[in-house]
Amino acid sequence: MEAIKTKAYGATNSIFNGLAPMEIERHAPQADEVHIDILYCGVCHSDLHQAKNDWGNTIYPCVPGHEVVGRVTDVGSAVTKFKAGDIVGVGCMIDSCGQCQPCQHGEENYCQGPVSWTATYNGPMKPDGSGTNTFGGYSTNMTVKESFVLRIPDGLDINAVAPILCAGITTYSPLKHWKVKAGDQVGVVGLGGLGHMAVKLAKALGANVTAITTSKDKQADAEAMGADKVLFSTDADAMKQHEASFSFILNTIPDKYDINDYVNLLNLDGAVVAVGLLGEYKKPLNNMDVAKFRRTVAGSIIGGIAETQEVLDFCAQHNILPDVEMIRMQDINKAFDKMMDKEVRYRYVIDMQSLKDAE
Ligand SMILES: NC(=O)c1ccc[n+]([C@@H]2O[C@H](COP(=O)([O-])OP(=O)(O)OC[C@H]3O[C@@H](n4cnc5c(N)ncnc54)[C@H](O)[C@@H]3O)[C@@H](O)[C@H]2O)c1
Ligand SMILES: [Zn+2]
Repeated sequence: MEAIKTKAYGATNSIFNGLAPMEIERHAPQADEVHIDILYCGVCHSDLHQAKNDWGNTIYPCVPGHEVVGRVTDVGSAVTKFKAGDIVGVGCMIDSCGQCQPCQHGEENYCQGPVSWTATYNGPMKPDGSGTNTFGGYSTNMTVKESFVLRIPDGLDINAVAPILCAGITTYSPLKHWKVKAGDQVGVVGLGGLGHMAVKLAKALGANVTAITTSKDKQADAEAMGADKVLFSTDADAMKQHEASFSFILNTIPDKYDINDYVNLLNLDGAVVAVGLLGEYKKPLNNMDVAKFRRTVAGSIIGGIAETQEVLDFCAQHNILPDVEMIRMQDINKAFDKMMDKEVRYRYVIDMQSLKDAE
């Protein structure tokens, strides 16, 4: 298979000193694959975690990027859903076993095959574990199986749509799974890429939304996104007043925190679902508080392909777009620094033309 030499940005080792330009190889589309010229790629906090090896599983070189928007340039002979010129998206997955029960039911994100789903970056190339590494959207083009490619609805601005492919689906999926509906009291903790999408999506589902944040200066932004209320988690009295008042809380905090603070905010049968931190909480969970009101403490990982298409269509229908700041590929390390300093308002998106134009 002829290699397509491709410009990319990636991390070369675990001594994280930022991403640097590199060259990777892509291939021309096979029968069931689509070749995509990448136009934009969102910057997810997971990109930073993975590049820095926060989860201890990074394969180097690591080219992040799983909020990819691009234009189809070529399709394999068996492709039926897409043609050259189409604007498409690629999210966090590019393959899964297709055989297990979750895959058969459109929940590829919970694939129980030998290596679970194949991540868009840092994944083995094939669901059986063969291949070495996958490279993400911080690059100028990629080749993806058509069944993992999303259609971008006409009504959505292609400059801003990319974050729906991870931040959007990751927050939409638990809101749907826990059946959030009109009138529900919903809390969203952490107002970054995921959190700001959660506020918009929960609001569109009719919930009464409280943004729970440590940043005093985000109040006006949260209200503009549709939050009915803003609760500062640094204010112990306000937290106390909100005890047992939410039916659903989505927690997007990326670092270690005390889960018990949020369990106590839940009413009878309420659920707190973590999509942020994937690891141990700062303090052990106090099950007395969980049992007291039959509360649930849960987690959730991205969403299936059909549901990713659903959230894109939902956003088009409800005029929801992420709040984005466009950057050049060359500015990624500054963007990572700002993300670490909690300065993101609310998602960086890389204009890939900057990489195509680079010498
Ligand atoms: N479960 C999944 O499928 C999934 C998918 C994507 C991302 N993630 C993870 O979700 C997390 C968030 O990602 P993101 O891209 O939204 O990051 P982000 O940096 O854009 O946003 C995180 C926000 O949390 C805020 N924050 C930090 N500590 C806080 C605290 N103690 N209380 C309240 N707010 C606090 C920050 O100010 C920031 O606004 C990351 O850990 C990422 O890896 C998980
Ligand atoms: Zn992500």
